[in-house]
Amino acid sequence: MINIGVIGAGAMGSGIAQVAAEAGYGVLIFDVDPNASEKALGKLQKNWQKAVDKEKINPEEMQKRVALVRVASDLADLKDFDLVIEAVAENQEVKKSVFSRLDEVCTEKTIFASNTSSLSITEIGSFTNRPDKVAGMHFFNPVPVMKLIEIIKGLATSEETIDALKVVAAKMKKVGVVANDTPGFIVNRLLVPLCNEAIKMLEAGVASLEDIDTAMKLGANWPMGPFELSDLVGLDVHIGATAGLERELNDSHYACARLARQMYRANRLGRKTGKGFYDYNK
Ligand SMILES: NC(=O)c1ccc[n+]([C@@H]2O[C@H](COP(=O)([O-])OP(=O)(O)OC[C@H]3O[C@@H](n4cnc5c(N)ncnc54)[C@H](O)[C@@H]3O)[C@@H](O)[C@H]2O)c1
Repeated sequence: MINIGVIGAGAMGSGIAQVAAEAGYGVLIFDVDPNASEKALGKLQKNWQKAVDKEKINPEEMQKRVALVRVASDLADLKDFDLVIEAVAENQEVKKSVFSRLDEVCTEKTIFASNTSSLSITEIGSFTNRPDKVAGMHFFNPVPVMKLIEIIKGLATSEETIDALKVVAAKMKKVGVVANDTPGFIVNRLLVPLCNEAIKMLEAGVASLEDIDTAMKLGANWPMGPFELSDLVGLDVHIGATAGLERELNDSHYACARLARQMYRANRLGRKTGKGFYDYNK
């Protein structure tokens, strides 16, 4: 595998493009918004310049990386690519339009991966005529820092596709874990209910939020407590994630804590609105 297309140049797409170039792949970025692609290129150069300034890489290595990344003006530019990783908005209709067009323009060999956090990989595969070559590649934010990639196997995904993505993950110096196409995959299936349970414990008066956070940091070695994490992720995302688990697993045990819905109504979403469980305006 020598080249990777990245669709969507936002928070995740730009990070994926960065680690792909650092692994030595030729990278083509496509975004419906050309400004987003240019912004992503600028961000990559800035990150690599910082690495040069800190003497982590030499200027030649930076130039090599910069030369590997280009911007595509049309999805058809990805025709002969080995792998295309999609990181557009978390909306199945948008993903459907991207994958059906990719399926038309790409040669048979191209593998498609989606960075979706919650949508069905099996369904994404059904938007194409190559469901065996469609899988999930779930990166974590910020991509250059986080070591994990969840590789998601849809109902029709072949072992060859999973094996090829494991190789890509390793070349990106990440650790790939494989999960079947199930709600929340591995990390969010565990983390979302844990944070939800912490909110329910607060509602029930078990302990203060500060003490629950401290307990998980010092007792379970979490780098941040469940309330700090919920504020970072955002209560809007938490509500969507619990609703997805409840619906797909058909189990009311996953239902969102009432307090989280109340906070959403008050626009206390966490860091993004300045106030969540903690106040960030102080
Ligand atoms: N942000 C996270 O923490 C995170 C973590 C893991 C996975 N994800 C998933 O990654 C994906 C992208 O998330 P993000 O946070 O980078 O979003 P973002 O909003 O930062 O970026 C999305 C980009 O996609 C572009 N786009 C929209 N429709 C497009 C189309 N039809 N063709 C090409 N480009 C299009 C937008 O212009 C935008 O630049 C989502 O599926 C999300 O669930 C996000």
